[in-house]
Amino acid sequence: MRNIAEAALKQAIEVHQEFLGSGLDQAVAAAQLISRCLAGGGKLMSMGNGGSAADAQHLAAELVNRFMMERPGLPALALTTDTSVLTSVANDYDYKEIFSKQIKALASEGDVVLGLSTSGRSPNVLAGLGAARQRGLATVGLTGRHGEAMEPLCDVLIQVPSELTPRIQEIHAFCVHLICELVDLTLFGRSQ
Ligand SMILES: O=C(CO)[C@@H](O)[C@H](O)[C@H](O)[C@H](O)COP(=O)(O)O
Ligand SMILES: [Zn+2]
Repeated sequence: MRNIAEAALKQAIEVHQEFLGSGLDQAVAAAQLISRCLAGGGKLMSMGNGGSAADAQHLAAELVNRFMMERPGLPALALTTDTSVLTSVANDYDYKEIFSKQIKALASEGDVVLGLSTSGRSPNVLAGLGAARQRGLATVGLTGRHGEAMEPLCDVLIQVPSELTPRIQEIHAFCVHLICELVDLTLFGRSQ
C-alpha cells in the first residue's frame, strides 16, 4: 500500500513540476480574463462532470462567498447544481445540452464561461463552450493532455500534461484556487 501511495504522490509531484513550465502562464491568463469580465460587470458560469462538476462548484462558491479574505461576493454560478433544470433538459432533449441550454437562457454580454473536462471530450462541456462562443462570451477551458476539441472553443485553455484523470483534477483544483487568489488581487489589491 505504502508503495502505491508513494508512486501516486511522486506522479502528482512530477505533473505539478511539468505544469510549472508548460501550463502556469495559461492559468495566469485565465485569471486575468476572468478578472476583466468580473470588473466589467460580467458573471462567471462554470461547468463540468463528476469530479469536475465539484471543481466548477468549488470555484463558484469561493467567488460568491469569499476566498482567503473578507470582500464583497462576486457573481458566479455553477451550471451543475439545479437538478430540476438538469433532469428536465436531459430528459426532454439530451444530456449533451444540460449546460448549453442554461448558457443560452442565463448569459449576458460580458460574462465568462469556464468548462472543465479532463478528457477534453465531454459533449456537454464542448456544447456549453460552443454556445458561449456563439453568444460572443469569453471562454476558459481546463483540460488534460488531449484538449484538442476544446482548443478552438476557448479564449484561454489550461492544459495539464497528463492523461490520468485524478492527476489532472489535482492541478485543476490548484488552478481554481489560483484563479480566486489572482482575481482578488486584481479587483481588491490584495488576496489575504
Ligand atoms: O472524478 C472523477 C475521476 O477522478 C470522475 O467523477 C470524473 O470526473 C467523471 O468520470 C467525468 O465524467 C469525467 O469527465 P471528463 O473529465 O472527461 O470531462
Ligand atoms: Zn476525481
